[in-house]
Amino acid sequence: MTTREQVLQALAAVRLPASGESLVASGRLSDVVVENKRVMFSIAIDASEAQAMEGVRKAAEEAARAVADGATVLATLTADRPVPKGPSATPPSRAGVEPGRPASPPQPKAQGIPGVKHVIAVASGKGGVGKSTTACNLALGLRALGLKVGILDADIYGPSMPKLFGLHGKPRVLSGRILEPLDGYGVKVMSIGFMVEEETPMIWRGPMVMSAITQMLREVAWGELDVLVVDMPPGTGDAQLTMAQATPLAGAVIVSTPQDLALIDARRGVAMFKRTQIPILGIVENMATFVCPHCGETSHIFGHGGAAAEAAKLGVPFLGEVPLNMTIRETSDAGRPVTALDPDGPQARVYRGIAEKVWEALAGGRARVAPRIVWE
Ligand SMILES: Nc1ncnc2c1ncn2[C@@H]1O[C@H](COP(=O)(O)OP(=O)(O)OP(=O)(O)O)[C@@H](O)[C@H]1O
Repeated sequence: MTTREQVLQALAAVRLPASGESLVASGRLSDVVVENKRVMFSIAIDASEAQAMEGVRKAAEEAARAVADGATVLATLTADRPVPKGPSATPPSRAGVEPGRPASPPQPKAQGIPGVKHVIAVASGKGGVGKSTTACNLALGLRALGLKVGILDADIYGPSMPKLFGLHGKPRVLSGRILEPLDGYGVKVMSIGFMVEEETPMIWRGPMVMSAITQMLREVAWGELDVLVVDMPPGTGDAQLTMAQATPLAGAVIVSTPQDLALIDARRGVAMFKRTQIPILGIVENMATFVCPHCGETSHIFGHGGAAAEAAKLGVPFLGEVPLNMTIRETSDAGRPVTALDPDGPQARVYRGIAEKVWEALAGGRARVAPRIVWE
C-alpha cells in the first residue's frame, strides 16, 4: 500500500498553470488521506477558477494514481475556503510541522452562512429510498414547530423540490446577483430545477458541481433561518463527499429503506459523514410498514426494525419510521406535501416527530454550531 509521503512526492510534480508553482508548495492542497485502499485530497480554488483548475485536478489525480498501488484516488476541487496566496502561505494550523515535511495546506473549512443557525444534510446511500420526500416533509415538520426554515435542493442530478413543493418559475434576481428563494408553504426553497427546463438532462463535471452548490448556498437571500435543510445527491461518491466537505453542516440525517441492500448503503452514508467529522443526527427508516388503505392492516413488506437495529449498532440515533403510504406518494407527486396539506394527519405527525428529534439535537448542542472538517 502506498504511503501519504509517496503521494505528496508525486503531487509535488504537479504545477499550477498560472504561476508554475508546485501544487504542494502552493498551499492549496488539503491533507492527503490514505486509508482503506483510497487516496483522498482536495484542492482549494476560487469558484471563478473552476474550469482552469480542472486540468490541475486531473493531473493531480493521475499523478497520485501512478503511485497509488491500485487504490482508488479521489481528488476534488473545493471553492469554499480562501485560496492561500503565494507559495509561502503555510497555514497557521500547520505551523510547527516537523521539518522535512512538505508545506501542507490549510484544513478545509466550510464557512457558515450569515443568518443561518444550522445547516443539515439529508442524505442516502443510494437513490430512490425517499430522501427528497423526507427532506421536504422534514423541512415542513420543522416549520410546523414554529421555526424559520429553508431547503436547498443540492440533488443537482435530479432536483425534486420544484415538484415536491409544487413550485414553478424562476427566482427573482436581487441586487448583486443574489437570488430570492421561492416560498413553499412557508419554507424558503432554492433548487437548480428553477433555473433549467425540467426535461434538460443535466451533465455536471466535478468543478461545476462545486460552483453550483456554492452559489446556491451563498448567493441566495436566505435571510434569518433556524435550519437550512440540504437535500444531498444520493450515494456516497466523489460528488457527495465534496459537497459534504463544502457545506457548513451541523449534522446529517440518513434515510434508508428496510431492505438489507439499502441498509448497507446507509452504513456507507454514515461512514462518509463520520469521516468528514459531521455528526449523524440520526437514521430515518422510510417505507418501513405498509398500512392497507382498505382494511387498515399493517404489513412489513421489506422486513422491519432493520434501521433501528443498524442505528443502535452504529451508535447513532434512530429518528423514526415513515410508513409506505399512498397519501405520501400522491401528495408528493401533486406538489402538495402531506405535512403541509394535512398537518394534523397521521403522516404529518410522523414527520413532525422526526423534526422534533432533529431540532432537539441541534438546539441541545449535540450537533456542531461551527462545523470544521478535518482530514486526518
Ligand atoms: N413513505 C413513502 N410512502 C410512499 N411513497 C414514498 C414514500 N417515500 C417516498 N415515496 C415515493 O418514492 C419515490 C422516490 O422518492 P424520492 O424521490 O423522495 O426518493 P429519493 O431517494 O430522493 O430519490 P432520488 O434517487 O431520485 O433522489 C417517489 O415517487 C415518492 O413519492
